[in-house]
Amino acid sequence: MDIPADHIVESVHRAAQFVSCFHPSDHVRHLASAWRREQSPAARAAIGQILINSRMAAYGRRPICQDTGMIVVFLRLGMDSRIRSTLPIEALVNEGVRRAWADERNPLRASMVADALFDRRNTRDNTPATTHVELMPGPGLEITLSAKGGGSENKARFTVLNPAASVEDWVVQTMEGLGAGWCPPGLIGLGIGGGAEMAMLLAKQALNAPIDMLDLLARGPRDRMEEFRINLYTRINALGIGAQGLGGMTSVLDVKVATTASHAASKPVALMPQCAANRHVHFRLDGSGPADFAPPPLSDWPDLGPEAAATGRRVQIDGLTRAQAAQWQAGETLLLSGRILTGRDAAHKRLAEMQARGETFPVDFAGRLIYYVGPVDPVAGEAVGPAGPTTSTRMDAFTPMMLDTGLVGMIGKAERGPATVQAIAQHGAVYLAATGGAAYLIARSIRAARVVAFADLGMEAIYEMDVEDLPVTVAVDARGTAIHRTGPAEWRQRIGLA
Ligand SMILES: O=C(O)C[C@H](O)C(=O)O
Repeated sequence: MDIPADHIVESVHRAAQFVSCFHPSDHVRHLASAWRREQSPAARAAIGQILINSRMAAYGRRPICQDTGMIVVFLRLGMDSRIRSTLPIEALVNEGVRRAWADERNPLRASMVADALFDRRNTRDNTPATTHVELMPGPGLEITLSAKGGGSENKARFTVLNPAASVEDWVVQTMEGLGAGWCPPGLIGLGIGGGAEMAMLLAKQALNAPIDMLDLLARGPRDRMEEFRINLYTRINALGIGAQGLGGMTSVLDVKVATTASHAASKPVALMPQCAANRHVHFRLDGSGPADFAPPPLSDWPDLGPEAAATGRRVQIDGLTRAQAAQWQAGETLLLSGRILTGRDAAHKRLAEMQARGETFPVDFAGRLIYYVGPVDPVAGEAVGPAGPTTSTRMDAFTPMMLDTGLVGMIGKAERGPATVQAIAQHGAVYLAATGGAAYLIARSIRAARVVAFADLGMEAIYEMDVEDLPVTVAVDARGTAIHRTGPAEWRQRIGLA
């Protein structure tokens, strides 16, 4: 059985487009159950936003998350089949990615930079993908495609334990120190065994397995592996990290595990988090044509009712002063209206280089809020495409420089380091958290967006955005109270007492 090259290219295009808009239904089911059970108001509100966002993305056929991901493709080629192509298989996959990213009906965000070490220049078409090929007996080509967000990929961890050491303990300890940059609630994939590279690969593959923790919990474990997964699920959730690290009952929806043999001297363990934007699809090509993907019915998404709508104190941010922002309390929800600036990794790095050369910044940050975001380009009718927050922790090193400009505050996701929290308090500034994984919903609050500096950085340029009722939580207030510290501590204790 021959498989024409274009079947692969077109299937990758369609699959990448499909996963950008549709959460797998097992993910939605587990998320909805977590929302129903959640008793932490902040975490419940965040899960509610992620669920509403998910439904809106499916309905609007727009990306679930502004980080439309790094494409990872696992191909299993039947040894009775032949791929009719003069190009390497990686080139076919990359061409599919290029087509997906250039699709005008739903443009995606180009997030890949080449090379990673020096130039870090955006490739503008999201290539290259990561392609893994295996051979299997029989005919056909099995493909699993996932779009992996950078924030969760950054939290991949690896160790080689002594053979007698407890994997469970290592995973729980690692999760405790992982922070919220991976956008919980999500999944944890574990790869155990092999050498270093095999363990990592297994962990990533494990994330593509169906989510079935609710079924396991309902019927009880049937074997040692199910018992191991339930123990980990229970112990990780008992840490109280909660949605977005705000403190709550669900940090992981499931723990997926893949194992293989290992050397007698070692027990390699790879831990791979999957963020709230869990995106993957599996399909098979048999030479009869490119794969087709049927959108799931909208009835897959629960109706959360008016309870899930963001409420909070309305705040006008034009002309904002630090004295006004100092009135905001950690944990409070605000609905921001007015003009914000944006900037993320590359823009901050460039600003730091300008400062080192004694140059004036192209934008005045005094009295402003900066939003750490790299949005998706808009389609007709949108001011901006999906535009959720990126991980603020990466901007910590630049924060003293930014606070010295007179900046009032920052908007992003996940915790800030202790030195940054201290710097925020010393300046009487604030840090506000938006919900990671609610990018399309957040974009509905953005009425206009224009690039004001560093246009060559693409999605990493500095924009000015007009926002109306942008929902944020005060994550570090002007006194240095940090909810990413207090929230998990409180919920860990509550869960422990339950
Ligand atoms: O790149 C982004 O927009 C987000 C990133 O995936 C992150 O979670 O920090």
